[in-house]
Amino acid sequence: MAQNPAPLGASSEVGRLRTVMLHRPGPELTRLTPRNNDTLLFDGIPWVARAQEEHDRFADALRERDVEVLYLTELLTETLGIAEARAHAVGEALAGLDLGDTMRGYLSGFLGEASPEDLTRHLTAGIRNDEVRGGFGLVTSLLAPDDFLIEPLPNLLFTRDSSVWVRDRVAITSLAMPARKRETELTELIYARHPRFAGTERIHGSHFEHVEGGDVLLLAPGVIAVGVGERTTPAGAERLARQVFRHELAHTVLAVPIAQERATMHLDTICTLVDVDKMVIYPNVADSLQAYTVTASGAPTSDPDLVLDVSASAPFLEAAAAAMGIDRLHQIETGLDPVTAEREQWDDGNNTLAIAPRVAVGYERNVETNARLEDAGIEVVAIAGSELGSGRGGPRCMSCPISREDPQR
Ligand SMILES: NC(=[NH2+])NCCC[C@H](N)C(=O)O
Repeated sequence: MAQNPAPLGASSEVGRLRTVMLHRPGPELTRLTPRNNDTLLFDGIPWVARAQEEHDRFADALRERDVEVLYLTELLTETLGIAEARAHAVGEALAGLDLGDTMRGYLSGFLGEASPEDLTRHLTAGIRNDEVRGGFGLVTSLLAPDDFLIEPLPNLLFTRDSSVWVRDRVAITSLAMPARKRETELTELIYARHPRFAGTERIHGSHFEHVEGGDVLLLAPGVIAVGVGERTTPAGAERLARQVFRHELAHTVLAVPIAQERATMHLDTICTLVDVDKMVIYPNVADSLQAYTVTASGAPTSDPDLVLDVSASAPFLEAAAAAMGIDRLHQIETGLDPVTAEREQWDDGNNTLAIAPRVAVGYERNVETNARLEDAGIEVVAIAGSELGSGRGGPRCMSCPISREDPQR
């Protein structure tokens, strides 16, 4: 368990990182096949052992810089040691499934008796029809042997998306793609029951309009950008805005429309902050990105009818600088030409994780982007990601900052 007394919460993308939650890829990745990888949101079939190695180096790089690394599955296993938490987890996992009463009855007993470690594995790697030892009946006969009774969660790797801290509160997000829905049941359970998070107030929730953490950028203390596109819906952005205003977690939210495409599924695939006033950004869209600035004059108030003021849309970088109270948000571009930029954007060149102002983790393969970051005075902590990247996510997607110091101006 943690010895680091760092206070929970984050107010920016770049303040010194103290504690982060990662998920070391595990047996859930062995479930990917060429038949299911699209539905499970992977673009290839990762070599699991190599992905684990790459991930271990990522975690080492963070620890070497004094970042405390928490693993999602360790937190989950510890949480599942609590009787009510495990009953809740089993109930939730079975509730949403189309299994029929025979199999549901069997699985409820089987999961209910599993050790916390085994239960974690079943909840994350899923259970295939040919893996059960009971509950046989019409459903098991009609399903194919390799059909899943409980679906695996290969995208747990991207801990960024299933929860996001805004100051001292954690937002439980609501994931848009069916393959990821169940992830937030696990993060919600961890934050609700694990002693490390006792007393933490939660906002949003898996049952609300879709908001994914990859779309939420803490541009500066009090200023949040929310991408709206394939994942986060306009209504999700509005609900998040209301909550952060109500609880005084921010004074401005910038809603940023992004193309509803795989390559730009989240705002953090397009841009991430590497300093208090510097952003690495995909040049092919940088100039056309717009933002609606949202504020609320009467906040904080518990009034559900809190009136949001929404500006006309304006160029994103300008609107961001204005909200952040800086002259200019400098842009560092991915690649030298549009094609290189497109290639490196696809490989998550823009998806960096800042460990401190001007120190950021990036995939080593994005040679041009990293060179430009270095030219701009950013230290790039380069990690291998040939296998990790097959799920379309970089260092930022693979990390959920739980504690960051406030950034120094
Ligand atoms: N914050 C991010 N950009 N996360 C990337 C998530 C990638 C994941 N395979 C998905 O499609 O959902």
